[in-house]
Amino acid sequence: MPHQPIQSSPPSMTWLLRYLRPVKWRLLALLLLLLATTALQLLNPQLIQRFIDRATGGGSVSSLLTLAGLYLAAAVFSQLFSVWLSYLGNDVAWRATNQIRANLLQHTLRLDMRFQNVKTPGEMIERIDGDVNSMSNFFAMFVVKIIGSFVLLAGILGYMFAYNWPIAATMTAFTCLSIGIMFRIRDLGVSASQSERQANASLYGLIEERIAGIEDVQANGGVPRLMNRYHKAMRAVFLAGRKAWMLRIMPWNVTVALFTVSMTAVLMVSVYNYLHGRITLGMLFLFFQYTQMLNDPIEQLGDQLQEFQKAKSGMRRAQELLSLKSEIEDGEGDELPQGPLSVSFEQVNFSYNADQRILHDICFELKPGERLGLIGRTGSGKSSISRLLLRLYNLDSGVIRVGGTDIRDLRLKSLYRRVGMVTQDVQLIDGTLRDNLTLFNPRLSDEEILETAGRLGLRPWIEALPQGLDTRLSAGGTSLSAGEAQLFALTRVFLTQPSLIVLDEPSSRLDAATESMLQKAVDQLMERCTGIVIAHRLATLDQVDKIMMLRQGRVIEFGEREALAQNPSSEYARLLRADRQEERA
Ligand SMILES: Nc1ncnc2c1ncn2[C@@H]1O[C@H](COP(=O)(O)OP(=O)(O)OP(=O)(O)O)[C@@H](O)[C@H]1O
Repeated sequence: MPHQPIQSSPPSMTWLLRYLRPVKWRLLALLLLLLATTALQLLNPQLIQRFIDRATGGGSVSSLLTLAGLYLAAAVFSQLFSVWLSYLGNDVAWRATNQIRANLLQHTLRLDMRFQNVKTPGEMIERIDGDVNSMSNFFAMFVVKIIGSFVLLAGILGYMFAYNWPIAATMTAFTCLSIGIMFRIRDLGVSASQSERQANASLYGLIEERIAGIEDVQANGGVPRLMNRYHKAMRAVFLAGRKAWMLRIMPWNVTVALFTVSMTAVLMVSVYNYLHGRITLGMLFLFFQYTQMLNDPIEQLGDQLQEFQKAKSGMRRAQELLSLKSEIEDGEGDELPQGPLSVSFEQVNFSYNADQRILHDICFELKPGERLGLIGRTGSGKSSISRLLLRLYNLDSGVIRVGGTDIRDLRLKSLYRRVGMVTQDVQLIDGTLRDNLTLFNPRLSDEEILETAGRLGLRPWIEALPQGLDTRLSAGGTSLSAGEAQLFALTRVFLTQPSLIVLDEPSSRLDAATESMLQKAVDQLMERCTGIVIAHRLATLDQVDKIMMLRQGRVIEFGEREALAQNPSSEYARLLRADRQEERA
């Protein structure tokens, strides 16, 4: 089972540290800044304490003014440091998590088609970006808030112990109890948060899927049913979100209750001490202020625990995704003969799902430069053959050789460099026409692009666009007609100069002019390579050397086109006769 996560253990910290290593100097700067900010936070109440004591004890105005000035300066610096801290925290978080995002995307792009077939793009967006965002939010404030909170707590309690141990002991008991309880129940919301993220991912998957198929949905009056499914998915998000939120909020509620009790206790002890002349009014203020300040770091720890739970479920899902292994293992061979490549299928059996075999014992051979026309009814397995040739799936059994080498022994990169495929669905990428044609290959010059487009008859179309190759195309392919899209796809493949090409012809009818232009383009393309044409119209097979006919995943006829056409008992000749009759009718 290739798609079961290899591990479902808790996210390992070493995994995380790997991403933090490149930002270690920034982290150090963050820590130093944090210490300075905390020192200022601790200093401020002490300045006020001295101010109160001097004011009540008849101190000079100039000394009071000096204290007020110091207080102001400390407050200003404290604010400046906070802004800087926040900036650095976010900077560190984005740097660290961007790498995770990139790794997730790269890994996902390498996973095999069996994985891709069951995942909607919307779900993958949520997994690659949404989950990592939860980590980023956590990272951004983790160092600042968690470490900062601990430093502040230590500073406050240390100072208190130096002055009044009964109050310090009360505060320490409260702090330890709060933190202890929080840590005990911190994982309460992790699996609920994970379900919440999954519900979100499904919702995005649903929205994406429906938007992608909007034409069909509208034309078939499917909007109300779609909205019904959407409401159901939203309900699942709401229920999962509410549960996760309630569980995540628990640690915070506990600390609020504990804080109220401890605040009362500290105030009572402090006022008692003041009334008995053991501490000054300034000290009373200081204790009160420090107790209040104690709440902030503890509350922040609680908040961060919530973020931590979200981040942990994000980390778990990210690690799960990264631990999936593609069923397609890369080979090691790089060597393929120059020029057109031979192809051979030797007893190839294949199924998408274990319970249904799609291709049975497929055997055929093409010499370098030969062209094969692949025909058969819809669902007979024609496209599956092309997918196997490009190693989008593994075979159940048998061998496929390209240029005499078993494709399993070849590096995927080497295979894709030499084998091109034009599918019926042309995918456009959000970018310029040039980017779309070259797929961001900077080595291809505009001359080359235009020359190739010219040979395929696409040049007039490009030149009619006001911005030519710089025209921006929108992703999805809605800005091209079916014929243009095919010419476009051919140009794209032509530019890679393949040695073997698989062409899945558009099944929809194109107008006669576009069709003859396409035909010329295909003939040109095939001149310098071996070709397999998956044909939906016999007319497009006039130039092929061989014909292979499939029925329910089996080869029922394979041979020279001329010979098959002249053999009246062949299936191909029968189809040709039927085609001519249809045309005459
Ligand atoms: N990703 C998939 N998962 C499961 N079954 C699939 C998948 N793709 C295709 N099939 C099934 O495999 C069989 C062969 O499909 P294939 O796309 O190869 O047929 P085809 O001859 O190319 O059809 P068409 O002419 O309509 O393009 C069909 O029964 C189809 O339902």
